[in-house]
Amino acid sequence: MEKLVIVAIGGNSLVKEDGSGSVQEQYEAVCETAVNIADMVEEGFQVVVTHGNGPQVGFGLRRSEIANEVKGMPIVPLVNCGADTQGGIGYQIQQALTNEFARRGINKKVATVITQVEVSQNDPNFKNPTKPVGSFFTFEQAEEMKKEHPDWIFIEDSGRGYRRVVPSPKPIDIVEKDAIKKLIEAGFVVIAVGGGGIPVIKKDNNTYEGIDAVIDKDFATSLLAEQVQAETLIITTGVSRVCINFGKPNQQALESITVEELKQFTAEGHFPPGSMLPKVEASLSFLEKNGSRVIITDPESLKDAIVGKAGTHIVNMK
Ligand SMILES: Nc1ncnc2c1ncn2[C@@H]1O[C@H](COP(=O)(O)OP(=O)(O)O)[C@@H](O)[C@H]1O
Ligand SMILES: NC(=O)OP(=O)(O)O
Repeated sequence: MEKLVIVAIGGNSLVKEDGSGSVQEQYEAVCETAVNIADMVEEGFQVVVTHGNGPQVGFGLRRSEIANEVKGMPIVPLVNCGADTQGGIGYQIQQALTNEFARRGINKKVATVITQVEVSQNDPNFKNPTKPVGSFFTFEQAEEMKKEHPDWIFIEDSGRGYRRVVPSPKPIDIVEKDAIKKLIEAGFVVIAVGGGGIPVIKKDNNTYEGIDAVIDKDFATSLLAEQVQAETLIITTGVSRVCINFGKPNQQALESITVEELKQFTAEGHFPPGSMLPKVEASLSFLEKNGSRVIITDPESLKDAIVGKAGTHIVNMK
C-alpha cells in the first residue's frame, strides 16, 4: 500500500471570520483544498481526510436558537448540530474530490464515514468549556450578548476577536474505526471524524448515546492516525508555519523542530488553547505513539509541504 497520510482541514480555513460566507463560498474553499489533496494522490500517497467544524457548528447552533426565539421552533441539540456539519462538510469534500479526480482521470473513489467518537461523561472538560465555535465578535459585542444570554461563555481567540465556547471532551475511541480501515484497505480516499467526530458516551450492552459537546478535530485526527497506523499527519490551518512569539514583533516561524524542542516551546506558553495548542498537543501525541512525522501548514502549501519545501515539520528522533 502507498504511504498513508492523514490530512486535517481546519474549519476556519473554509469560512470568512465574520460568518458572512455563503455555502457556495465554503464549497469554493473546499474545491481549492481538493486540488491540493489530488496533487498528493497523484504523487502516490494514500490519503485520509478529516476536517474541523468550529465556525460551522456555532453557526448551526445559533440558527437553531434564533429560529426558537423568533418562531418557537424546537432547538437542535449541539450534538446534532455537529452531526449536521459532519454530513454537510463531508458532502462538499466528497463531491469536490470526486470531481477533481474525474477531471484529472484519477481512478479513485471517495467515501465519507459518519463517525461517532466516544468520550467520557466524567471528562472534566464538560465543566470547563474551551472550544471556540461560531463567529468572532468584538469585546463590546460579546459583553452585550452576555447580558441577553448570561450562560454563554466567551474567550479571546488568538488576537482574532471573542468567540463563544462549548465543552470539548477528549476523544477515547473511534466507534467506526473498523469500517474506516476497510475502506482505506479497499483504496478509497476516506473522509472521517469530521468536526472531531460526533461525541457519544458508551452505555450498557455496547450501546451509545450522543452528548452535547464539540470534540477538537486535531485530537480526534491524531487518534484516528494512530488507530489506522498512518505514517504522516498533516494539519492544515490559517498559517503556513507554526510560530513562536506569534503576533509579536519578534515572531519567528518554525521550519523543522524536534519533539523535545516543541515541548519546550509549549511549556513556555507559545501556543494558545483553543487554536494552536490542540494542534501541537495532537502532534506530540501522534509522534509519541509511533507516528513518523507531522506537518502543520496552510492548505495552499500542502503539495510543497509533503516534500519538505513548506510548513512546520515535527520529527520524531526516536
Ligand atoms: N504560535 C502560533 N503560531 C501560528 N499560529 C498561531 C499561533 N498561535 C495562534 N495561532 C493562530 O491559530 C490559528 C489556528 O487555529 P484555528 O483557526 O482555531 O484552527 P483551525 O484552522 O483548525 O480552525 C492560526 O491561523 C493563527 O491565527
Ligand atoms: N471541531 C474542531 O476542532 O473544529 P475546528 O478545527 O474548526 O476548530
